[in-house]
Amino acid sequence: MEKEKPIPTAAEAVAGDGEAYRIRKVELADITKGFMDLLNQLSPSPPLTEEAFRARFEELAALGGDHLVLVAEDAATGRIAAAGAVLVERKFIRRCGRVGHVEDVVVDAAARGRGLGERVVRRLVEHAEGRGCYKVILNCTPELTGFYAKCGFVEKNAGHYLLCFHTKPYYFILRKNW
Ligand SMILES: CC(=O)SCCNC(=O)CCNC(=O)[C@H](O)C(C)(C)COP(=O)(O)OP(=O)(O)OC[C@H]1O[C@@H](n2cnc3c(N)ncnc32)[C@H](O)[C@@H]1OP(=O)(O)O
Repeated sequence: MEKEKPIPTAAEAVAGDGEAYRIRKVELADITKGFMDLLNQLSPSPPLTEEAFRARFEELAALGGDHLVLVAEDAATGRIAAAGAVLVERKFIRRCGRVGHVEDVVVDAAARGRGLGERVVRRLVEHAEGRGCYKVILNCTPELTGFYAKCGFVEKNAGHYLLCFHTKPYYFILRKNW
């Protein structure tokens, strides 16, 4: 099993590595740094009260490393420029194997095309690998297959069934080289 690489908190990330973006765990204060505005670019949703944000934050924090939300903070502005999440599913099959599910990847429109999305996804995958996952899966729309291919994923065409409450069709991508 891979060894889990620690994800820095905001305090640790600020230690200054000269990078334009600091990738770290989401923190409560991120509600004031444009985190929800960023997620709104992924899926329009009504604004959250601080109380609702805190309640969800605490719920997720209780899951520890099995539910990681990463953000990339712009070192110059302090705003959240990208985010992504990975959930670790614990199975009975595959000798009680674990599977990582990548979700809610988004880069601020003004920061796209600079490799930030790929950095976030690779960090999420690394986390899943570090927690012993034998594969990582995700769903995305057809136009994103090129992006996820750059992140090391390959498309899996067959055997995908989805009951979705949205009308948009989704493709299924599986990283199968593990
Ligand atoms: C599981 C999910 O969450 S699916 C939802 C994904 N999120 C969204 O659709 C929200 C809106 N879109 C975005 O936030 C961004 O465009 C993202 C996250 C898809 C990509 O983020 P970016 O930071 O712009 O991508 P990044 O610059 O890291 O691109 C890495 C590579 O993928 C390529 N790439 C990026 N987007 C695409 C695309 N749509 N199609 C093909 N290739 C792409 C880039 O050209 C780059 O290739 P290169 O290394 O040869 O230059």
